[in-house]
Amino acid sequence: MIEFTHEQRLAIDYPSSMVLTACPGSGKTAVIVEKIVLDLASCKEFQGVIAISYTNKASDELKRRCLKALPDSKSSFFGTIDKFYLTEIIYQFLNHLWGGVNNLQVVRFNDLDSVVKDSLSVFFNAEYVCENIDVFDFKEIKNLYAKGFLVLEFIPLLAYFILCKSLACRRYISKKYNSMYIDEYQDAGFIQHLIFLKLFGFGVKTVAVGDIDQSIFLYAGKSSKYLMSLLDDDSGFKPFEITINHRSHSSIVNYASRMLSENCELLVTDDTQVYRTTINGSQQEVAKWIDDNINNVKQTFGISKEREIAILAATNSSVLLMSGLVRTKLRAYIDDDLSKLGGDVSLLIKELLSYRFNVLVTAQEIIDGLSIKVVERNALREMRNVIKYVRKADDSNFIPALRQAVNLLINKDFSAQHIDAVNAVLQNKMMLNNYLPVGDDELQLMTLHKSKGLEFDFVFHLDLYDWILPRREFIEGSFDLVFSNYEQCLNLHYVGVTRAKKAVALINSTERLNYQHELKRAKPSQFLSLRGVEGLYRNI
Ligand SMILES: Nc1ncnc2c1ncn2[C@@H]1O[C@H](COP(=O)(O)OP(=O)(O)OP(=O)(O)O)[C@@H](O)[C@H]1O
Repeated sequence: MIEFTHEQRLAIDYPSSMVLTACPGSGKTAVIVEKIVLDLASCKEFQGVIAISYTNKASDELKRRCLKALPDSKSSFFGTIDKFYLTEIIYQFLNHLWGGVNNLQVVRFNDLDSVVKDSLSVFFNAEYVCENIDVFDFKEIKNLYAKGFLVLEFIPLLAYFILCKSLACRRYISKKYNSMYIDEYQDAGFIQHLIFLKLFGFGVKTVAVGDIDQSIFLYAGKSSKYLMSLLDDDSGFKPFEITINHRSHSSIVNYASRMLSENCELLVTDDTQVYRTTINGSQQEVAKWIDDNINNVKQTFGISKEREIAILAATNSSVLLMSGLVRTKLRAYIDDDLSKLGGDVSLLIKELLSYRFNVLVTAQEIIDGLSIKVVERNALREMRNVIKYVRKADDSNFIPALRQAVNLLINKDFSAQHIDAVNAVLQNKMMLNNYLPVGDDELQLMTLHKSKGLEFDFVFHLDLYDWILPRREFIEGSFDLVFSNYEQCLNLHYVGVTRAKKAVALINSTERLNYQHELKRAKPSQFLSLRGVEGLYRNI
């Protein structure tokens, strides 16, 4: 049981719309859970909260923690923003505006033919379209809808359009939900921000939670400027801040803070648990060094399970490389095409894959995650049976079993891309790992991006090389240092360092294999010579 700090208590007890900025490990999840539990106490059975997380994994964790504190989450929505757009707005209300369509499919813009693409190009300028939402009739998107297609890239825009045009939708949301929480607001997109403000405008209590210094998805069109705008004096959102990192050793907190702010005050600490080493050789020798030191790390830091130790790398190709080099048993993760495909069919397939490969996932959890609440007993039994068959089916019947479940649960069909993506997952151990339960004896190897929101006793932070972290741009004929996005890279490094609870090792080497497996001379990352961190680490 956590004893909340004063600053956590203030954030928990505030009853209206607010913005909470939270440093890594400051217990924001604990604060959100406590606030949701309080909100649910005053909800009727048909009401609930909207809780938006950045990933399905984070959402499952939030839901699990809420249900632990209060067994009935009433009619709450837990999920990603994309799932919210689809299940709570588009599938419920687009038919009110444009009439019903059978077998609606989500397609990608790039898979459309070029004439259709041209007619849709204006919708990529979301800011312009939203500013002029009253004059846009979305005719081109409507034509595709009439043929049974939704374009993946325009789902957020379409959700916003519906929210603006459909009184029924606005009534439904404001009657059903008494509050909306959005976590990781520093990575909010433009439309997400508009929808958040819109709900605030029609009286839903809205709570944004984030950390500007952990903004790492600028490349995907996300930006911390929306979080910053909520912090403006006249935003209407009361600001709160939780500042104590309860996760990491104080020397790690000091190192991380000084990375961002050269002169910030330091916590009192009698020990240094940030280590640095430069390995002679390339990633091959780095891998060997990790293998040689695992037992030492376990003993020194009292770690009993390898799963509490992470190896964090800058890119998917570095994860692939290290997975072939480290000899200690490990679990390596890379993104699969289902994540890239998006849409509700992909989301459900991902849940069904977890169900097939992880006995801890239950059929009821999948049913609870559906947007339509089923209460009729025979229908429920039928749903449970098709889901259970996804686990029982032998390999040759697995894809038909998945397809049958998707058909019955959300009345949708697979596309060829879904089948390709599932086959790729089944054939690629690292993609499949996203769905398998983790063994206690496995080190965790993943990208820094993927480590967001996770915590480990010990972190090996790799790829601290010039050119890689921070990423640099090659300019023909010039030796000037030009960084692609210095701040985002620094945030990524910050996320990596702050995943560690007990200690972190920052590693570089004198050579490196690049993504084409060519051996290059390697210089240390510019982040290793930040002035603020001098004296805050130990060389080993
Ligand atoms: N008041 C507190 N006292 C002691 N421990 C706390 C307190 N609040 C939170 N913690 C612990 O600190 C750790 C981090 O909390 P939590 O996972 O909620 O952090 P977070 O802010 O969501 O982290 P991040 O943003 O870095 O992912 C957890 O182990 C949690 O139990």
